[in-house]
Amino acid sequence: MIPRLPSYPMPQPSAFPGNRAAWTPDPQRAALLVHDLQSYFLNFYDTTQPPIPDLIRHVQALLDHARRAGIPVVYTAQPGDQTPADRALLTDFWGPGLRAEDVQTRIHPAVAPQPGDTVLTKWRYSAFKRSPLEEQLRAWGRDQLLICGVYAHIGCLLTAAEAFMLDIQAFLIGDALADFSEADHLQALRYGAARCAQVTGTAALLSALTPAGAGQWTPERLRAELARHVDLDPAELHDDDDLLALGLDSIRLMVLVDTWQADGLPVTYADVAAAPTLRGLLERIGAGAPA
Ligand SMILES: C=C(O[C@H]1C=CC=C(C(=O)O)[C@@H]1O)C(=O)O
Repeated sequence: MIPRLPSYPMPQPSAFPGNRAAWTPDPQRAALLVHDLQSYFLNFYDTTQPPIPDLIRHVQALLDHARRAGIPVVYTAQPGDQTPADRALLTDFWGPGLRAEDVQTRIHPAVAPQPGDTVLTKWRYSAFKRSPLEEQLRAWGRDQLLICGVYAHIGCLLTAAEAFMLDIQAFLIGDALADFSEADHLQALRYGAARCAQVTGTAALLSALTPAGAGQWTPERLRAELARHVDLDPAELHDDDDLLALGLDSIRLMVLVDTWQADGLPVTYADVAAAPTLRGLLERIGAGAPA
């Protein structure tokens, strides 16, 4: 069975191993894989403690960006009540596995699939086993797989290894993974970087996936993006409206700040929390007064 999993600090990009390959993430070639982020697997952690809050926040930023950039989003989710025949040797290591109850099999609500995403049933450590994942990537013309989720040294790493053997460039997003321990997490990154994958961090990946110039956060673009997240038409969002009072929640704000930082904007969550208005944000990033 899976043990209770300890809290440990999310590994930072500064601690990532050096990569042997020099692959460049390409928004036209990549697909994002959200690996087994089901409540069953997350509930072995205290999800309020590191690394889980960072995991969720980074996966949200990756999902946000992928969906806006037209990068296919693929989830894997293991089925509940697997028969002994289907589960086979997994039973010898992990017992009967998930029950067929939504509270276990559901993908964590904070990173839930949305219309247009693909959800694949997961039968073995590798997401490619007994799954149409390879065929789907070929059909999409995608030969890069960006991997986030749990557990780093098990399914995430072995999916990366099988991608490698299928001539698909695998990217392990080191601060958008979680594992049984910090040691297991770092060992997975070391093995991946040395043998089959490219290890990267969320901010660097988002920046690499953002075409030059697309990061131009003009006042108009900022107004439109903020209005979208508070369900307003851009024209209805006034420069001094309190965005938090309008319903922009803190998690969404963190995701937006991650995106703005990945685009090179000099803004922090604390900046925005201190002045949660369009005017305050524009002044912070030096874009002058709102249009
Ligand atoms: C989340 C994963 O599920 C595997 C690991 C532990 C328990 C499992 C199980 O109960 O079936 C899975 O085989 C993974 O592949 O990283």
